Amino acid sequence: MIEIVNLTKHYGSFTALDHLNLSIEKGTVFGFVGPNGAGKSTTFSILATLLAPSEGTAYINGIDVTKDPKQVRKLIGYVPDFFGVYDKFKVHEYLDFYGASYGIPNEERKAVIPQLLELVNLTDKTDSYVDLLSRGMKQRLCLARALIHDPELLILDEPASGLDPRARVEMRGILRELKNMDKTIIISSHILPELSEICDELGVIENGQLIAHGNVRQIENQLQAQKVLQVKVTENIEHAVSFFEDDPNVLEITRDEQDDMLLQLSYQGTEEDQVALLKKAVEHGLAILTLSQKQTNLEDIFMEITKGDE
Ligand SMILES: Nc1ncnc2c1ncn2[C@@H]1O[C@H](COP(=O)(O)OP(=O)(O)OP(=O)(O)O)[C@@H](O)[C@H]1O
Repeated sequence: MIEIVNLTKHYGSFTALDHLNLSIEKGTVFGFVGPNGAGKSTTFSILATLLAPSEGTAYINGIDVTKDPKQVRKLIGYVPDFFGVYDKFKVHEYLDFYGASYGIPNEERKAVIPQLLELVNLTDKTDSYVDLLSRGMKQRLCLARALIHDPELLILDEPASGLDPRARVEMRGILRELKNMDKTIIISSHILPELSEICDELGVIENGQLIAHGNVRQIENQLQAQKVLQVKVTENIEHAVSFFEDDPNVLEITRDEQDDMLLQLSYQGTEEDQVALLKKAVEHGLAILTLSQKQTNLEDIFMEITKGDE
């Protein structure tokens, strides 16, 4: 559905996007996460055909965004991070205006607008003036606007920013419904855990480069240079300590303060190394009750990896 190839954007001498490559399959909910200034909005503006890249390009359903922007616009619905609404319109007039500018016939607009308002939970606001809506309602109205021509791909630049927790939960619910409608969605945020809940795949961008890509577990593995393994034995903890000390992937061993049969290992090996380690430990006669990877806080990893930027 989306193929980003060597996408580069210079603003004067500053490089905002640096040879970005990324493929996103149809039907995926893809989360783009990165700190301020990482290049998320620049990428989205190029995909939305509103900004020309300096080098490279992107294809949406095989159509080059730089060569055939009109065709691309039929396929996409774009909600920018800063959006304007025409204040003097009522909600249904606002959607009608956008529907007409997409060339949707009057009768069709009359049918589709109530459906969209229902989807974004704004049915009871149909006759309200747009400028009287709350920020969360305006966000949802912009989403409805972006859906008016039934696009296959939705590009949502920080749709949850500035929303209170309840509005965020509502927004997540709407995104789930859109996913069930088979839309491909790319969505950006500064907040990794928020995206990880709704996204099938994530890309982490920093300084215009993709530094990690995959599902949540893969991102954890890519961002985390070392993980913490917890090993619980039923006897002879000293034997376990000396065994793990000999493994080159074990960087540090800490004994748990409350449980004298529990060890924490700072570990830099791969999953395959981990399997081999467990097998070897059993062969060495260690009485291992459990060996598990300690749950890490995604937000902490993200903050650690991107801390140079703030
Ligand atoms: N028109 C412009 N002229 C010069 N520099 C720009 C322009 N637009 C963006 N930039 C710079 O390019 C970099 C990437 O900006 P971009 O808006 O793509 O980042 P972002 O990841 O969306 O950030 P945020 O999370 O703050 O929205 C930033 O350093 C920004 O200052």
